[in-house]
Amino acid sequence: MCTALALCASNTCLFGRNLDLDAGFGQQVVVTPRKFSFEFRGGLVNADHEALIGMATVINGYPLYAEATNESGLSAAGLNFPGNAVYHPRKEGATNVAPFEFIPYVLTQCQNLAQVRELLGSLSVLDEPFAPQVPNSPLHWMIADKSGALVVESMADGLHWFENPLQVLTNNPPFDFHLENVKLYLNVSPSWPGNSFAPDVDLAPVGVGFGGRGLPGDSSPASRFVKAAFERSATLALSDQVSVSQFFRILESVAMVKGDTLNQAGQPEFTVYSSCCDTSDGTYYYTTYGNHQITAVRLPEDLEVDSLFEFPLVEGEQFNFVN
Ligand SMILES: C[C@H](CCC(=O)NCCS(=O)(=O)O)[C@H]1CC[C@H]2[C@@H]3[C@H](O)C[C@@H]4C[C@H](O)CC[C@]4(C)[C@H]3C[C@H](O)[C@]12C
Repeated sequence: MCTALALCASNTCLFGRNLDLDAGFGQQVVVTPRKFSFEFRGGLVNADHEALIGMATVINGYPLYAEATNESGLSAAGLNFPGNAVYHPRKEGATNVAPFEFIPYVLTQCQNLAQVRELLGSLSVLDEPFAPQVPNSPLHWMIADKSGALVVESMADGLHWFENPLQVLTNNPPFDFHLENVKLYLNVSPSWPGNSFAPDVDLAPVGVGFGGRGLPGDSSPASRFVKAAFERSATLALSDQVSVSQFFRILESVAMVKGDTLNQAGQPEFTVYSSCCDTSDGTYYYTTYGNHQITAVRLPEDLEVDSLFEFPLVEGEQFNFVN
């Protein structure tokens, strides 16, 4: 399971995610420079585009991104969508994009959500794997810039895309379910509650947090969606400034602790990494399950080159001994 989040305020714009899985997938921070040649399955070859930064595994010299951001601050993340994601045979007259190239295609063709909306009008997600031994993953995507966020779902009946005012995404069921489901939690509030229970009796809350009773705390996708959307909205209500630290705090509130969530195979799912890209300057911050220290990767100075920059993850805990 995963949770993606976009958070913009007056000072900056942040995009990132938790990646929850029972193992890593060979991920590292990867910068794709401007002259890297993408040979897309739809036929387009593009070796002159904006640079990308994000988390990817590199196979045969190709960056398979889980999420990334381009130099204009447009970002996209892929999240599991099993049982609902359906990819399609090549469609005449459509822009056919394979799922593994969805992120680089969108981020090299578009600079903002207005251009993404236009692109989605003709896009079809093509059922072609990266390689026979690297099958397609069932994904849906969140795409965001400073103006908002979209969700894209390729299903049996074609491509669906939605405006996403809550600017979070998790997993199943489809996105329209989550938009309805949050309506069940409109009573939840960050505030210290008054006594609407028996106003004629002298009753007061015994501590903080009672405005939030009913907010889910489990790891299911619907619960993480509600919790992350609430935390995001509460953050923005408190201040018109956002920070990388606060962003990681929100992600931590929906993170998985090893042992609390077993998958169908009986394996513990855990938050393999959490990421936060400052989309205003392309700095990519991350923590891993075993390393709470925030590691940061900046965009290299010379992006007018054609080979990938790969930054292996710093995985061990960094204790700051003070005596
Ligand atoms: C599994 C990851 C999503 C995390 C998640 O949602 N977990 C499952 C929870 S749940 O039970 O469905 O609720 C997804 C997100 C991005 C995916 C990767 C990216 O799409 C890039 C490539 C794409 C290739 O086709 C497959 C390997 C791969 C490297 C993918 C492996 C895996 O499917 C990733 C890492």
